[in-house]
Amino acid sequence: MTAETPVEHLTEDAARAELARLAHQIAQADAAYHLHDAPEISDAAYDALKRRNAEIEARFPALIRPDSPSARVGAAPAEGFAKVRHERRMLSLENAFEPAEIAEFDARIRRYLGLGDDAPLIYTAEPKIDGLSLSLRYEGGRLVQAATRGDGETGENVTANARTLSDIPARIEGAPDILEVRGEVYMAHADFEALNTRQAEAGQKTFANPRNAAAGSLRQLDPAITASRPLRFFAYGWGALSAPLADTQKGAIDRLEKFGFPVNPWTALCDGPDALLAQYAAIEQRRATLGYDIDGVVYKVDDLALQDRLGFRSTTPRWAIAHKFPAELAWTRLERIEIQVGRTGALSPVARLMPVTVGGVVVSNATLHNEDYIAGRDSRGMAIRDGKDFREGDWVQVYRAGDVIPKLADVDLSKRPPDAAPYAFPAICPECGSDAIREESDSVRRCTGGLICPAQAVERLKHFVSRNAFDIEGLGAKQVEMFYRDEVLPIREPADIFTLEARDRANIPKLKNRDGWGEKSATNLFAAIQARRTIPLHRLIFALGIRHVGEVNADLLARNYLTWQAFEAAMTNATVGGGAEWEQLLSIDGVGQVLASSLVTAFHQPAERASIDRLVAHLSVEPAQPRGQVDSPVAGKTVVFTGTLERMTRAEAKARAEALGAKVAGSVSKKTDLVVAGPGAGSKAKQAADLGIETIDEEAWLQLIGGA
Ligand SMILES: NC(=O)c1ccc[n+]([C@@H]2O[C@H](COP(=O)([O-])OP(=O)(O)OC[C@H]3O[C@@H](n4cnc5c(N)ncnc54)[C@H](O)[C@@H]3O)[C@@H](O)[C@H]2O)c1
Ligand SMILES: [Zn+2]
Repeated sequence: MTAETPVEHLTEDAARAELARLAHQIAQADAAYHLHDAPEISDAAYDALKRRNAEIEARFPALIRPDSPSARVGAAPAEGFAKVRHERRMLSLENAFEPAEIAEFDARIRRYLGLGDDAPLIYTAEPKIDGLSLSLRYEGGRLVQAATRGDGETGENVTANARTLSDIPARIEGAPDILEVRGEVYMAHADFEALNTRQAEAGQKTFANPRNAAAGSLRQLDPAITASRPLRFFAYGWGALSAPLADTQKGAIDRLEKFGFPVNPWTALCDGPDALLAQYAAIEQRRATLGYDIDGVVYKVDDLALQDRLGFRSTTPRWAIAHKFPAELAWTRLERIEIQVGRTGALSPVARLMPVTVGGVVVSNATLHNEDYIAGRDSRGMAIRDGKDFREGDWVQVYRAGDVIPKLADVDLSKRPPDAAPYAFPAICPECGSDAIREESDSVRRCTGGLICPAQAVERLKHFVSRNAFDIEGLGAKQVEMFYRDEVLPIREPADIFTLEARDRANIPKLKNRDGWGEKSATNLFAAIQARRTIPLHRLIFALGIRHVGEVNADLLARNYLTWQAFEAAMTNATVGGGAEWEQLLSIDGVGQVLASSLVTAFHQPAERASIDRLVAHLSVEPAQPRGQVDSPVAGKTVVFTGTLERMTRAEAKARAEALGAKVAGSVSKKTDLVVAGPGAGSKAKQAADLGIETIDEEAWLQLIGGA
């Protein structure tokens, strides 16, 4: 995939081709989202595709396709449901993100209606519920039909399903003879969590967020399934009706409430853009405590006569707009700070949050990095966030972009509970009670328990079996946790993995007779372990999990010492700070004091050393290829990665390129030989093009290095 060309640089041919591609991609995303209730891309990525499509269409109106995504709503009804033709179309809403767009919305309406700047113009502002829309047709006060939006013209008949919702009255009194009530079906947070727990226990699929759960639950061919799902409903509008409900939007909603429909309590009347923005801020602050997902605030012209005059565009009303929340930010409560102990003993603080949906994913944890970060300082003691600290009970802003681990971006001091105390970072390990010490040069506090610390031991085992280490099929993080706690057949250190089969022979019950295991999976596991008794040197060094020894350093060490015997002898004979072995270690290009002393210390720590010796006794270690003799098409080349990589992380890509003898640079220059660009590659790909540097995509890269 190549980088996006700025719209003003597109040729007509390129624009036509890109519009075709976007129409296809958007239709695919729409089907996944609306038809299968299982989105394949994030909402932000989807919105970016739509925006790009709109920009190109604006510059090349002649190229607008008959199947243009901007002229469509949702997706056609799914197979299996009877179809319902809507008497009045069910539309989408125009989106806005910036305050300036709201001022423009107001100005546009005034121009359209010929209203002066000072003429009064009232709007309603109400939460935009993140569920799916439903149209309920009442005739003579009886519910006769319920339909989803579908493609706006034709929806799915879900009458029997809708009847199972207790929020939806089967009969209403005092309503016009014909009335289509429209609103949103949604699932509350608590119900969503309970449903996902039940689904997981029953081995059924779980849902990514409450919206998907609501849509997937309403759109069932078997109404009994819908009945078993805790769905709710808010009414916010209407379709066909035989007599008007009121003169105003608010008046009409009040009548729907009188008929017995739940309506959203946070609906307000606002007299212009400033009041709308104030209401937006107020609703955004409440977002996490509402108990259900909202993804913005909807503004509507209150006067229904004016709504009629304003009318509709192809897919949206002119009299309403959805002011969306930024896709990646949300406010919520920091309930607790917990400490996790990692492989190297690092105490990592984690924020436990009141769950909030950010970018389509329910977030309940965020990283807090270290104690300085919690206290509002960086590693040099300089204030960050204006020196504001995080405390349990605080109201915090969560940030999540792409697949990045959620972070806390800010804290609202005006909402700090009066009894909230500064967080006291523990000085002892919560897992094993050993002292947790912070060295001067380090921002991290570490448990000194080493292998006696269960948390460190488990994390080291997980690392040992991980993909770039021993990579033992059937022995993943979950199994490691289980075996670690097992009384009969425990794995407490790597050597235990290689005695597992022999010990199992002596045990009752046998592994194959245990919960979660069978004859086949047990046999396969033993075979997978057997296969790993022969292991390349660099993998073994990496697998030991010594601090600062990542894949790249493990490879470096392997290529220098070549055999386990040589490596082990050098580490054993070296002393930190001096001597021939120490000097030799430091003379390796890429090995510094920190790495060297970490290695030597590990080999001189008696418990560690004994554990390594016990392990190696079971292995046959393959020697490495000498350094500098890397035979690969990218050896000696300077490579730059840019954009999103889909098959590997950036760190992985870098490590693999380096292992193949390439140099990986962060920016494009004349010295660059090759640019690997994924989706979203920006200026770097353009620079490469300007400099005439070869640019390839991830797939081509994998082929080049023989890893596709
Ligand atoms: N991730 C994906 O692949 C993917 C694919 C398609 C759509 N989407 C998401 O869906 C959005 C587009 O869907 P859309 O066309 O339904 O637009 P929308 O959901 O952004 O807005 C229109 C809908 O808002 C709902 N709504 C909720 N509260 C309302 C209220 N108080 N008043 C009026 N309407 C209210 C109605 O159901 C209405 O149909 C995208 O922005 C994206 O976030 C994602
Ligand atoms: Zn510990």
